Amino acid sequence: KPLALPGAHVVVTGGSSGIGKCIAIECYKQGAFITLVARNEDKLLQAKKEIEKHSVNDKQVVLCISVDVSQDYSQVENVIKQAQEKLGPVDMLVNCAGMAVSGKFEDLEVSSFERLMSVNYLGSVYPSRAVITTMKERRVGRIVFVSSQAGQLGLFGFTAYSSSKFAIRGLAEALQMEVKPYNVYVTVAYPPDTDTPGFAEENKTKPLETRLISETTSVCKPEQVAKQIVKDAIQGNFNSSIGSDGYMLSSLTCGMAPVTSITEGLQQVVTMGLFRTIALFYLGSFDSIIRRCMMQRARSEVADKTA
Ligand SMILES: NC(=O)C1=CN([C@@H]2O[C@H](COP(=O)(O)OP(=O)(O)OC[C@H]3O[C@@H](n4cnc5c(N)ncnc54)[C@H](OP(=O)(O)O)[C@@H]3O)[C@@H](O)[C@H]2O)C=CC1
Ligand SMILES: CCCCCCCCCCCCCCCC(=O)[C@@H](N)CO
Repeated sequence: KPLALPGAHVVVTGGSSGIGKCIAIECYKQGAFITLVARNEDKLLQAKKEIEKHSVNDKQVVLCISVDVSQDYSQVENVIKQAQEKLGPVDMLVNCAGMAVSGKFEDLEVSSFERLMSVNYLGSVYPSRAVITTMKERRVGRIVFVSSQAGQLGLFGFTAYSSSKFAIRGLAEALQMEVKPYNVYVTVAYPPDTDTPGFAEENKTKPLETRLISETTSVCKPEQVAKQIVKDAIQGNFNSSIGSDGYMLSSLTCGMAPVTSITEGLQQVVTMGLFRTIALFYLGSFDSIIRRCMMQRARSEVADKTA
């Protein structure tokens, strides 16, 4: 039942940086052939070199493909075809290309909502759409979506980001119901803040409230997140989360998500009330963070005026 990675073809979008690169390394270490998909060719080549250091046999290949996953379906379909011609049918697709923009609703450009929806959501639809038919025919396959803890709860500053990550969940649930009879398994990962170039970039413009609320969970290493995602994907687990708060969030927000094991279902049933109780305290603390920040701003405005 678990997918055998040795000799398998794994496509990782966003594989040239951060979590995606670590996922590629993790799969390569387990004997997979890798296709990296991202836009910037220099970053792709750099990542390829780094990944190749971890080879476990001399047949392994890392293929780089430069394309924007969010622009044009036929382009994405073409590059997937190219990759399949070189390395065989895709056994596992990891949709990790993505980005974050934060800011208060009224401060965000309308174009940011469009951009995040196309990169984070459509950028996961296109590659998945391009591989699914072959996976169903072969009765083999894994599709991984990288959402976020911010795809499990809406957060101050993340009106554009959270919604694009929630969208992935709906896609994944519906798709899993369709493809399960064909032995194709879908995984949705919900990482917390993770120490990556993308995270550093996002922190440059993050509102104070968003930062303080996010600090509820600690910053993870991308290697650790990648290990967990690969493990869950191989197993065919629908849910992939990290740490005790990740576990609580996934359990609490399980809704109508598919269960992978009886144990998982039982744990959800038993812990639901307790985790909701804990969540109420968290929500209270988030409200007070936001109130404190608001009062602080008001005070410094008064100080500015009197100065
Ligand atoms: N880091 C974090 O704190 C968290 C991250 N996540 C999610 O994990 C994923 C990876 O994040 P992270 O590792 O931090 O990101 P990075 O910014 O470090 O890497 C992003 C990768 O995606 C590629 N990419 C971005 N846009 C496109 C596009 N339009 N088409 C093709 N490739 C693209 C980038 O390459 P290039 O720019 O060359 O195209 C790069 O390889 C994202 O979906 C993010 O939302 C989730 C939770 C927490
Ligand atoms: C039982 C209830 C437990 C409650 C725990 C609540 C924890 C909330 C913290 C949310 C952190 C959001 C991180 C987003 C990461 C991300 O995606 C960005 N870095 C963008 O890249």
